[in-house]
Amino acid sequence: MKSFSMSAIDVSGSDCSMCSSDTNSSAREIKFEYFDSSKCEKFEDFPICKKTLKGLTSSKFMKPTDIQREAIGLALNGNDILGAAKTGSGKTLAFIIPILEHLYSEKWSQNDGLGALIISPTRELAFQTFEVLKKIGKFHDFSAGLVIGGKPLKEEAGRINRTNIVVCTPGRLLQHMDETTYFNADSLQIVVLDEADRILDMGFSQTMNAIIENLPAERQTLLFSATQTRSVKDLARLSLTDPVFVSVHENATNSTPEQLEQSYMVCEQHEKLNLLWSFLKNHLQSKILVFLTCCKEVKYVYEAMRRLRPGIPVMALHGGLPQLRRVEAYNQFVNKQRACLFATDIAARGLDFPAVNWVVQLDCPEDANTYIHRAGRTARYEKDGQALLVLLPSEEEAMVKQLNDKKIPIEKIRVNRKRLYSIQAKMESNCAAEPELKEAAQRAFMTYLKSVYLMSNKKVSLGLAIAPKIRFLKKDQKRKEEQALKQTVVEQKLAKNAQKKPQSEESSSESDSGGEEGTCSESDSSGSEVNSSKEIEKKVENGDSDSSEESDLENEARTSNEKKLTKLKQKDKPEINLKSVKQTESVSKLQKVNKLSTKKSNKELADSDESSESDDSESGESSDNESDSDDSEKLKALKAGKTESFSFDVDEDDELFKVKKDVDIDEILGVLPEVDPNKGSNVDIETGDAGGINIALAKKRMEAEDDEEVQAVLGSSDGEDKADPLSFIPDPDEIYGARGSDESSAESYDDASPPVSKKRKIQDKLSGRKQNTAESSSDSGDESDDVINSDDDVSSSGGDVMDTELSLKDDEAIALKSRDGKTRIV
Ligand SMILES: Nc1ncnc2c1ncn2[C@@H]1O[C@H](COP(=O)(O)OP(=O)(O)OP(=O)(O)O)[C@@H](O)[C@H]1O
Repeated sequence: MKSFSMSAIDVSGSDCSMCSSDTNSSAREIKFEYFDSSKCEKFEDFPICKKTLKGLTSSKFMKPTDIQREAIGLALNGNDILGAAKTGSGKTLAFIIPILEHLYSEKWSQNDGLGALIISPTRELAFQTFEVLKKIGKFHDFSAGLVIGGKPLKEEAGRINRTNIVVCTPGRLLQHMDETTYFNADSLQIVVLDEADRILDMGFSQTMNAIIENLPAERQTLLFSATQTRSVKDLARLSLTDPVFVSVHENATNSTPEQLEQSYMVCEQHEKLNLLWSFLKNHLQSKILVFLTCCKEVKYVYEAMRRLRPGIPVMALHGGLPQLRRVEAYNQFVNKQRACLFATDIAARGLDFPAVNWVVQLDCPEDANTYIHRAGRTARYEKDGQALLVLLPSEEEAMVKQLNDKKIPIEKIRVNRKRLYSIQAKMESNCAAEPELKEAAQRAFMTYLKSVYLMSNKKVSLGLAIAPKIRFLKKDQKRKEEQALKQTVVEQKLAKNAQKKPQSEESSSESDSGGEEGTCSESDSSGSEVNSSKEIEKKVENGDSDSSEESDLENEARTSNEKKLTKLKQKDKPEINLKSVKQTESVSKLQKVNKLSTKKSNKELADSDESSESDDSESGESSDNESDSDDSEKLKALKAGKTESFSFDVDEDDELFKVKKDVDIDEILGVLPEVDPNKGSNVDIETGDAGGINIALAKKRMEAEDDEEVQAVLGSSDGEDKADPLSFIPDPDEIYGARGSDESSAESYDDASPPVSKKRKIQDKLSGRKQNTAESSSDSGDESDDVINSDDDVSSSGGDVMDTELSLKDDEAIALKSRDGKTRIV
C-alpha cells in the first residue's frame, strides 16, 4: 500500500482558509494513516476539503453512491484501485474527488506542472469527464485541460506544461509525449484509466504501452469500469502496487442495473430496418439510442430514416464525423427530450445522456461486456430504462448464453412479422432516386460485412434491391488462390528436387552449395518442368494466373489448389463466405424474376406501382424463362437507374435456380405489409390496428399467453373430472372482472391490472411448471398470436480551469476489436 499523508484535513469542511485565494496557507495539521469511509452517509462525512465539498454541493451531489463511498475512502488512503460497479453508478466522481483531494493535499500549484492524468477511450467521454471536473473543481485553483487532438499541437503544447489535470484520449496524449518538447510527466501523482478494460485491450495496447513507459513508476493508479479487467497481465503492465479490488456489486444478482428492463428479439438481417421503423413508430415520445456495428451503417441508416420521416428527430454519432459534428450531435441528443440517435460503439461507454428511455442494439454487440456498456446508457443512477437487443437467428444461442453467463436477465419477445411495417419498397425507390443514397447503402452493406466478417445466411437489407459488388471478397479470394498456388508450386518443386537429389549429388557437387531453391544447377537438372513452374510463379506474381497458356503443371497445381480452397471455405465459417453473397445476389435476382413474371401474368399488377412488392411469391418459372426475365429485369433496372445492377461476380445462371429451391421466398417477398411510411400502416384496417412494435404490450400479451398455457396444461393433464389442485387460488376473473382471450383484449390490459401474472407466478411456484410452459409457448412458433400493438406508446418512459477546446482531427483511431480479436473498422 502506498501512503501519502493528507495534512490538515478539515473533516468538518469548515476551514475558511481553504478558499481559492488561500490554497497554500491552509496549514494542514491533522495527518491520518487510515480512514474508514464505510459509515459516510454524506459527502460532508468524508475528510475532503471545503472547496471540493462546495463543488459537490453546488452540483447537488449530497450523498455518495456505493462505489463512491468505498473507492473514495480507499483512494484517500493512497491505494491503487481497481474499481468496478454497474453502469450509471457514479464512478466518475469516485475518481475526480480523490484527484482533487490528492493535489490539494500536496499543495499543488500551476508551477508544479502535470499532477493528474485521466485517460478516456473516446473524445466524447473525455469531454464529459472534463465537464464534471470543471463543475466539481471550480472552487480549486488547479488548471485543467482537455487534450483530445484536433487543434494544432503547438497551440496545446504551449499550455500543457502549465496544466495540472489533463483529461485526454490515449492517441493525443502520446502525440504530446512524442512531439511536445517540454512535455513532462515526471512529477505526475495520480493516473486514472476510465473504462480501463477498454483502454487496456488490444485496440489501444501499443499506444498505452508507450504512454505507461513515459509515466513515473511512483504514482497512484486508479482503474474504473463497469466490466473491470482482472487480467494479471494488464495489472503487471501498469505496475500497480497491491491494488485493491473494489467491486460493490460483485454479489448482486444481476450485472446490469436493477431498474433496467431487458428484452431481445430475433429477426432476419433483411428485416432489421423494418423492425426498427416499426419500433420507432411506436415510441415517438421516447429518447432512443440505437447501436449499429459500423460508421457507414450509422450514416446510411440515419440518412434513410431521415428521408422517411419517422415522426421523431433523428441524429447520428460515429467516428467518421468531423469533430464539430460529433460535438453537435452529442449536445443535441443531450438536450432533446424525444429523439433517436444512431451510433456506433463510440457511444457505448461512459456517456451519460440524460433520460434515455430506450437502448436498441440493432446489431449484435461483439460480446456481453459491450452489451452491458451499450445497455447502460439508459437506467442510470436510479432512473428507469429499457433495452432491446435484436439478434439474428444464427446469433441467438451463443449470445443469449453469454448474457446468461454474465448474469444479465433478458427476456425473449417474439416478433410477429405480420405486424412489422415494411419500408423496403420505399427505401428502394429512395435509393433509385438518389445515387448517393444508394452508394451509401452499398458502402454500409460492405462495411457491415467487413465488420462482422460474413456469417452464413446474411441477406441483403438496407433498402437495396440487390447485393452490391463485394470487391474485397473477390480480392481476398484471389489473394488466397495465389498464395495457395504459389505454395503448391514450391511444394512440388521441392518434392521433385528431393527425388532428383541423389542423381545430382552424384553428377555434380555444386548442388550442395546451392541456395534454398532455384539455383542454376537445380534449374539445369530439373529441366523444362521447373522452368515452367517458375513461369507460373512469375505469372502469379504478375497477376497473370488466368492465362490460357497454362502448362500441365500449372493446371495440376490449380486443381489441387481449388480443392484446398474448397476445403478451407467449408472449414472456416467466419472467413468471407462468397457463397452466401452469391445466394443473396441470386435471391435478389429471383425477387425480380418473380415480380416480372407476376406482372406478365397479371395485367392489373403490371399497371401497379413498380416499386411495390408482389404478394404472389409462387412464381414457378423454369430456367427457360430466365433470359427473358433477365432482359426485362435489366430494362427495369435501367428505368430505375440501377445501371450496374447485374454486374455480379457470381455464376448467375446456375445459382439462381438452385437457390430458389432452398429459399423461402415468402421470407423475402410479399409477407410484410407494404406501407406508406408517411401515412402509417395498412395492417389490419378493420380493427384499426396500425401494426408496429410495442414491447410493453408484447410482454403483457406473452404473459397472458403463458397464463392460458398454464391453464391448458393443468386442465389437460389432470383431466376434467379431477379436482383442480390450485382451486384454492381465487380466480382473478372473479375479482377483477372477466377478460377475453383474444388478442385485442390482451393488449388492452394496462399496468394497473396485474392479476394475470400474479396468479401465474403462484401457479408456477406451486406446479413447478413455469419453465415447461414458457418453453412450450415460445416453441409453439405461433407467431400470429404475438402482440405488437399499433398504439403509439407514449413512453414513461470559476477556478482557473483551462479548456483547450474541441476541434480535433481523429487521433483516436478507435480500433474496436472484432469478435475474433481482429481490428474492426469503425
Ligand atoms: N452521488 C451522486 N448523487 C446523485 N447523482 C449522482 C451521484 N453520483 C453520480 N451521479 C449521477 O449519476 C449519473 C451516472 O454517473 P456516472 O456517469 O459517473 O456513472 P458511471 O458509473 O461512470 O457510468 P458508466 O459505467 O456508464 O461510465 C450521472 O448523471 C451523475 O450525475
